[in-house]
Amino acid sequence: MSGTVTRPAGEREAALEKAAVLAEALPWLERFHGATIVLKYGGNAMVDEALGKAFAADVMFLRMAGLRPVVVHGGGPQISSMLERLGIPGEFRGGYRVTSPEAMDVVRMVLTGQVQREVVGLINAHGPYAVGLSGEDAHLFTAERRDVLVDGEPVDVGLVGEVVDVRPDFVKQLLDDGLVPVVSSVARGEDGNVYNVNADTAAAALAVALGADKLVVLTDVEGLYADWPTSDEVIRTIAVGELERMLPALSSGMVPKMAACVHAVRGGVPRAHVIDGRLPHGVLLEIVTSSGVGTMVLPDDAELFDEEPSS
Ligand SMILES: Nc1ncnc2c1ncn2[C@@H]1O[C@H](COP(=O)(O)OP(=O)(O)O)[C@@H](O)[C@H]1O
Ligand SMILES: CC(=O)N[C@@H](CCC(=O)OP(=O)(O)O)C(=O)O
Repeated sequence: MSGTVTRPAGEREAALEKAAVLAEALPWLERFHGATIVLKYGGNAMVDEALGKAFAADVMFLRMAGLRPVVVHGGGPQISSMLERLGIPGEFRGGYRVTSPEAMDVVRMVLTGQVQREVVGLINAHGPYAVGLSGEDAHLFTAERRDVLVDGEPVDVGLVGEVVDVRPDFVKQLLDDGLVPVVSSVARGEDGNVYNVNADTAAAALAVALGADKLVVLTDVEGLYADWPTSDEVIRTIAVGELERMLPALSSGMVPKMAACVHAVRGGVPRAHVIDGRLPHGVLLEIVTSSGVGTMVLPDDAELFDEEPSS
């Protein structure tokens, strides 16, 4: 009996398109084989179940393709809703949560006990890979209390810390063992306090300490808007010096996000990206295709295409 079947033309075209996408990924996978990629998974990108699963699948794709993904997660909306349920007042100043000792207990509980467990669970649906860590573990992050600049004026935002020391050795060991670290942005202080660190800030500090090849920050907008909120024109690429000049004019959540990109690139990470976490498989699109998404921050002296694979 003959086994030949003629596929309808449309189906054949769709199959060829899929093959072309896979073939396009190859030079990028070769280019980034063994590369450490720090992914900041934001609380706003986490609220949709299907998107969460797509993110976890992307992380596993990178891991299976020989890259070394590290996830640093946020959880701002989840913290806000728990504070509200508990009747604890809270506000943001300059993009950072004003954190009282009472609120800090909730931040720690929600980030390490709830959100981190969810992210670990999503990845581990694919197998025994993800390991959850708090920034407090083995002195991963040490933070110091810092005021936040609002309209150029320092404002006390309570137990909000800036990372002053990172000990990434055990994160490297986990990566060497083929595991996927999932890190919560809580830090210890030398003064005995526990600090709330913005997750973008924590991701950048870890990317620098690991000598990462990329920092990819997922958020709930397409990227950095040139003139937010009046226009939705996205800045596709920006040199770090120009971004630094823009920082004082940025508002709300974009302040820590773009400051994190500046910190990462100034600290030697060759590329930092802010991408739309609402886009399913945005991480794959950014890393293994030529059609990067969102905003890319690069060193002042970098050529736009010097990251392109040669083949
Ligand atoms: N120039 C800008 N470009 C894009 N978004 C901006 C800009 N300025 C402020 N924003 C705001 O920053 C938000 C992202 O920050 P945030 O809510 O902290 O995100 P996440 O939870 O992903 O960390 C956007 O939803 C948008 O409302
Ligand atoms: C100091 C500070 O603002 N910390 C953040 C930590 C979580 C976070 O950054 O979450 P997203 O990435 O989802 O915004 C907060 O308390 O909301």
